[in-house]
Amino acid sequence: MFNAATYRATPRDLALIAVFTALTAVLALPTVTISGIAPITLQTLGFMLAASLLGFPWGGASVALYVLLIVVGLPIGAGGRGGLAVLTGPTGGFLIGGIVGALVTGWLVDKWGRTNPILIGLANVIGLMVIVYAIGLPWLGWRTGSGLFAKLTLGFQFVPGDLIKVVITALVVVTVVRAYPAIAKRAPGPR
Ligand SMILES: O=C(O)CCCC[C@@H]1SC[C@@H]2NC(=O)N[C@@H]21
Repeated sequence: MFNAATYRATPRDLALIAVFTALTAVLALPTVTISGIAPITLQTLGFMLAASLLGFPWGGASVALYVLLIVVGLPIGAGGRGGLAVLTGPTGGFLIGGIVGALVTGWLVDKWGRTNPILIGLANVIGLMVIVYAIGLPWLGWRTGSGLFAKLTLGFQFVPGDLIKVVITALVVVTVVRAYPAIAKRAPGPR
């Protein structure tokens, strides 16, 4: 059963949340735009690593902090953009999807463990590809007035890169957790 006390953040949790927010900010800077408005970016690799290593709910908290910092004006969105317009603009749905997706991926990884790269990969495909696209692409269509075909075409261009990020995440998580098993562990019992 859900017990809120189990999810009270310790200073260590807060430090890890901040570290992964900073990592995501750096990863988001280089972008490639093939066509359309949404760029190909390593921002999602930051989301995947945060969700998979920090688990539920701290991975989602790290992505939420990242989005909050963009909204208040830090130029850390994909390609170095910042401000409320990033969230309300065409790519804002990918950011909201990233928060929801990171919560789901973190929950799945906590449940399935961090030793099997296939399961880690599957958790990331579900949370940080399927959910991110499911929120981001209709949002993009809504904000740009583009039709279903345009949205699907745009969505397909992200799939190869996002799958590569999933593989990198799975390998990094297995390696990091083997070297530093405490990263995803919480002190037992309510805090
Ligand atoms: O403007 C932003 O900061 C958000 C950019 C979102 C880009 C999306 S996330 C999912 C998909 N994969 C990518 O590499 N780019 C898009």
